[in-house]
Amino acid sequence: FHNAKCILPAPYTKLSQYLHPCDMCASHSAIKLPLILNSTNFCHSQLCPPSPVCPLVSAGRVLCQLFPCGSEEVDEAMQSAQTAYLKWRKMAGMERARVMLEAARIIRERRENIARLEVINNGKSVTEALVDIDVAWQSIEYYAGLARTLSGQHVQLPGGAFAYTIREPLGVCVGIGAFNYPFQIAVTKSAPALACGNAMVFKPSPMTPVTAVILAEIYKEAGVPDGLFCVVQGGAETGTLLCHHPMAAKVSFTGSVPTGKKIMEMSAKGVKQVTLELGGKSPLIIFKDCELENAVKGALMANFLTQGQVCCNGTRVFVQKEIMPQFLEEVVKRTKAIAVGDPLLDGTRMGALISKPQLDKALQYVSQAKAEGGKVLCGGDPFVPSDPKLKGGYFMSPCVLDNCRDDMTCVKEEIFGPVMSVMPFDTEEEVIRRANNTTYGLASGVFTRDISRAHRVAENLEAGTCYINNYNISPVEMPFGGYKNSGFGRENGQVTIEYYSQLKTVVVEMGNVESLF
Ligand SMILES: NC(=O)c1ccc[n+]([C@@H]2O[C@H](COP(=O)([O-])OP(=O)(O)OC[C@H]3O[C@@H](n4cnc5c(N)ncnc54)[C@H](O)[C@@H]3O)[C@@H](O)[C@H]2O)c1
Repeated sequence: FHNAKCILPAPYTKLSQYLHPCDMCASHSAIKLPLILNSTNFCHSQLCPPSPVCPLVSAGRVLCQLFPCGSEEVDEAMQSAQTAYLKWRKMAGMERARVMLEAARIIRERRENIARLEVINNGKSVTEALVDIDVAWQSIEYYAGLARTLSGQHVQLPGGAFAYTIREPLGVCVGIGAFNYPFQIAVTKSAPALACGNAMVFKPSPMTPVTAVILAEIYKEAGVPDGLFCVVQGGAETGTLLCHHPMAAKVSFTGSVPTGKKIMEMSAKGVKQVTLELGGKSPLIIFKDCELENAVKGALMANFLTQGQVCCNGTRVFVQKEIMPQFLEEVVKRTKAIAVGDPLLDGTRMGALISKPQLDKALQYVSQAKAEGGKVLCGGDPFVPSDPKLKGGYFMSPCVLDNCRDDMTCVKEEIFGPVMSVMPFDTEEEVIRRANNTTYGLASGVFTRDISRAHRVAENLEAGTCYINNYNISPVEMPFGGYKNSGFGRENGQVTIEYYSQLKTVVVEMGNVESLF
């Protein structure tokens, strides 16, 4: 098993082939994946099927050792995707839509199972994982709808001549994903890619290798040509091989800013198109005229989903001075009440962070904040659930930091853990200047009852998204992406079609050629 080779492109192998009795948990069988592949560091190739009592979940154990895809496997995946692409691109949008709708239907039908696997894969609560899976099938449905409507333009020219445009696919697109929304990111990239007639080779994060494979199986079951959506496993080296591969027409990347810069550099060498969905340190501005209860709920949504590991989180919370005491009292009360623990239980609202290094990093930010003058109002410690089976897990109690200043490390840098930094402000002009004083520009939010102020603030914030009187809602119809170092290109919404297609102009002469020579 440990030496097994990765053969993910067609002919595709089913996960269920790898069901074996679980060594660690007597009560179920485990899935052993010979196809997932990172050498020693991370996780999960031996997974128990969904069960609320499985001791493997979030317990911080190395479940198995995995092997990264090398150049041979990457090339095999790219070739296989290219072959599939040549078939898929010839199908009419209506035909592609039919297959995609079937994939969406299968996901909807198996939402609970996929959500539970996502919990094991990632550590987030099952309540959140269910939302992720729902967003995923909605995304495929949405782009299936757009696949049916793809069309060009007709342009009249002098003398009866005319031109028309054809929206064509790019070819084989590479998708590289982050660990925080493993299934959803795989879908967010592949749904518009496939709708436009492309193929995709996708590399999930080595921390969360499993559910992208489930997606590949579902696409196959729905009827896409063999190899149209291939999954290769591995870390930076495998990602590098993908970005440099001559057959890659585009790279769509979700991850951190430092990696994003490398992806852009590698893609530039091959003049490949790039979409970069990168990190953030987004501001959430709460004015004194807000509906306070909604603002508090918004601040929690802006900070604690997926254990705080969300790119667009509003982690710099600016609160107008006059309401600071009430805001803090309420936000701390609710933060303390967040149920942390076994992510497979329905009542849990916060599961485990992705890894020990990620947990240590978040805790370190809290220590540094204290050293720099911040005050911990609650949380910020490792959390040990009462269930002995979960003892080794990477749990952390959600943290609210008061007394923060703009120059503190916890306010300037992306923590990617459950840490909210709160800062007071006086005026609108001041808070906009401070909110924009960052190299990031992914999202932002404002709570106020003043309608003019809300739109004025939205206009002046330098961010790809601004939420008014809510935070972190991401319907698939809504374009999403960054300003400044948070990246470029968009995902979701109609506009994404433009990032997965190219326009051909065909010019038709109806008369004689008027030659200058
Ligand atoms: N803007 C968005 O939509 C969005 C969404 C989710 C996460 N994120 C960001 O992602 C980051 C957290 O995710 P992460 O820790 O997985 O990010 P990361 O940059 O460490 O890794 C992301 C992916 O890139 C791969 N990779 C790493 N080095 C590479 C290289 N040299 N060449 C090619 N691929 C390489 C990784 O294996 C992984 O699949 C945060 O900064 C977060 O804000 C952004």
